[in-house]
Amino acid sequence: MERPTPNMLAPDPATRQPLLRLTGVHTHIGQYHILHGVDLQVARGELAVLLGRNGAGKTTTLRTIMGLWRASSGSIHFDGRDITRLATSDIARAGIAYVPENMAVFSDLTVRENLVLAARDGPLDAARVDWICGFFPALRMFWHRPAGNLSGGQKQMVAIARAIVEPRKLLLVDEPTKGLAPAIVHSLMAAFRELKAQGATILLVEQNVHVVRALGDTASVMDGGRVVHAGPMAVLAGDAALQQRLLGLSLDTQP
Ligand SMILES: Nc1ncnc2c1ncn2[C@@H]1O[C@H](COP(=O)(O)OP(=O)(O)OP(=O)(O)O)[C@@H](O)[C@H]1O
Repeated sequence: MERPTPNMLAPDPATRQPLLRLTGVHTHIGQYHILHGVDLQVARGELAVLLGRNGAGKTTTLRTIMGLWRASSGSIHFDGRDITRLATSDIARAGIAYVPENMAVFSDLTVRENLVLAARDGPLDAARVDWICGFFPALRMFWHRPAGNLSGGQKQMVAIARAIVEPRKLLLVDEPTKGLAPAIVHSLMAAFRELKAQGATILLVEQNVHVVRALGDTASVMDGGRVVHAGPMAVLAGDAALQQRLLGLSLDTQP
C-alpha cells in the first residue's frame, strides 16, 4: 500500500486558515461607535454573503477591512497576515479588491480607459479582458464610450470589471444589485457564479436575499454592528422562522 505523503498527514496550514478573518472588530466613526465586535470568516474559494437590515453595519465592515475606517480594537487577518493597521493601498496590494456601493467609475473616461487605470500591474491583459467581457458583453459594446453614458447596471459592470481586471485574492462587493432592473441583476449574479467557478473568493453584501440564496455558500447576518448569525446559506434559506427573526422577512416572500 502506498505510504501517505507528508502533505496528506499535515495539510498546508495556509489552506486550512480562512482567507479573511475578523476577530472582535470595533469601529468608531467620529464619536459614534458603529461596529461592536464583528467576528467574520471567509474561506478560500467561497462566496460569502453578508446580510442585515439597513444600518446594521455591513458597509462599515467592508470599509474597515479596506482600512477606510480604522478598527479601534480587534484584528483583521488576510491570507495569514495581520492587515488591521495597514494603509488602504497596502491592503489593496495584499490582494483585496473593493467595489463600493456607489459604482466607482470615472464618468468622463471610456470603458477601456476605466479598465486601463485600474490595471496597476501594467497594460491590460487581452485574454483577461476577453474573459470579463464574456460575462459582461455590454463592456465590449461600449468599449470606447464614456462610462458616464452607461446605464446604472452597465456602470456596475464597469465597476466590477475594474476590480477584477487583474487577479485578486478576495473581492469585496457592496450591494451591487441596488436599484437595478431584474434582468441586469440576473446577469450580475451569473457573472458572480462564473467568477466563483473560476476560483475567486467573494464577500458580497446584499439586501435582497432572494437574489443570493442560490449563489451564496455561507450567510452571515449583521445586526447592531455585530454578526449575529453565521452558517451555510442553505440553513438560512431553509428556515423561514430564522429569516423572520434575523431579517424581518421570509426568503420565500418574493419582492
Ligand atoms: N460617516 C458616518 N458618520 C456617522 N455614522 C455613520 C457614518 N456612516 C455610517 N454611519 C452609521 O453607521 C451605521 C451602520 O451603517 P452602514 O452603512 O455600515 O450600514 P449598512 O448595514 O451597510 O446599511 P445599508 O444596508 O442601509 O447600506 C448606521 O447607523 C449609519 O447611520
